[in-house]
Amino acid sequence: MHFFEAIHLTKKFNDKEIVKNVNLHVEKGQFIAFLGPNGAGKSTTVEMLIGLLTPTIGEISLEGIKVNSEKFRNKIGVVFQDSLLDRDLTVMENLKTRANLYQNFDSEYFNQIIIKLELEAILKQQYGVLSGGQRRRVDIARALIHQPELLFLDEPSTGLDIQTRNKIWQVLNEIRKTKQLTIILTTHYLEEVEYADYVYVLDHGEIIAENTLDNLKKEYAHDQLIIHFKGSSKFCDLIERNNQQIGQDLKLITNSNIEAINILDDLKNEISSFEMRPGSVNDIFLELTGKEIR
Ligand SMILES: Nc1ncnc2c1ncn2[C@@H]1O[C@H](COP(=O)(O)OP(=O)(O)OP(=O)(O)O)[C@@H](O)[C@H]1O
Repeated sequence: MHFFEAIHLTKKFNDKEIVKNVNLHVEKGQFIAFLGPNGAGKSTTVEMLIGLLTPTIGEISLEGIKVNSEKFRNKIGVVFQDSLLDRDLTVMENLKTRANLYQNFDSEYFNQIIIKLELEAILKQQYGVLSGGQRRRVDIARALIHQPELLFLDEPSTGLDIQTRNKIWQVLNEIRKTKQLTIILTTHYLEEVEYADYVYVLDHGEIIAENTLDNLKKEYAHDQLIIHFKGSSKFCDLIERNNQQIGQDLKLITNSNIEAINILDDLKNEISSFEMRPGSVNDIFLELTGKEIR
């Protein structure tokens, strides 16, 4: 049995299939990322996984516990795209209200979370007057205070600065290590996927690729050597090989560093500068889901 699984998950709205036969297997402590363009069905999938939306077809279970039970809800934490907290209450009042819902609430752990997320200075402030980054840190504290085993993060970093994103990931990675917290993330920040153990790429409601990031990179992302030439005389034979010319720059897909070094050596008198760009999550995303805006 897997720690968390979803089998044949399908959702129809007005006879239109928005999520189609999604199968998900997650082991304890894993960090899973859901990647997909706008409208791919990520939020609809997550809403089913957390029990907010009933699937048209499909089964979801966490250590054998069915999705719509209190036991299930106690084991999960959720950070939604839009916060659920009360804008008129202070940060402390919001968190205490939440904590009171749980029997196994541990005040020592609660204090640790407040310190880790650096919330001490804003505990007495109204949630509604906080900055976006402060609010997000409170949302994450809210999702963690009952020590969930599985945390869902639905685009948690949208609109956050790099410092806040780093802080949030530092705290989450620490809890992953110490408590074996399992994370399921949907994100538009492709660099966040770099931390993931396993990635599902969703498009038009279907999983179109799934694998470890390394394997996805091997298949869909290639290293690029970008050469800026002094003139354009040497381009011709290289362009033959499925490469791309942009002004005085030439983008070459390379199979190995040795190949790149040999090309640079051959052309060294013609080159004014160059850059080696490793294959990235962006390349995987564009290769699989295309370049058109949805
Ligand atoms: N209640 C609903 N009724 C009808 N259609 C819906 C409903 N909820 C979502 N959809 C449609 O389902 C599709 C997938 O939406 P969803 O929000 O799951 O995508 P997403 O991948 O999370 O997108 P984004 O990254 O933009 O948040 C969209 O075309 C959306 O319009």
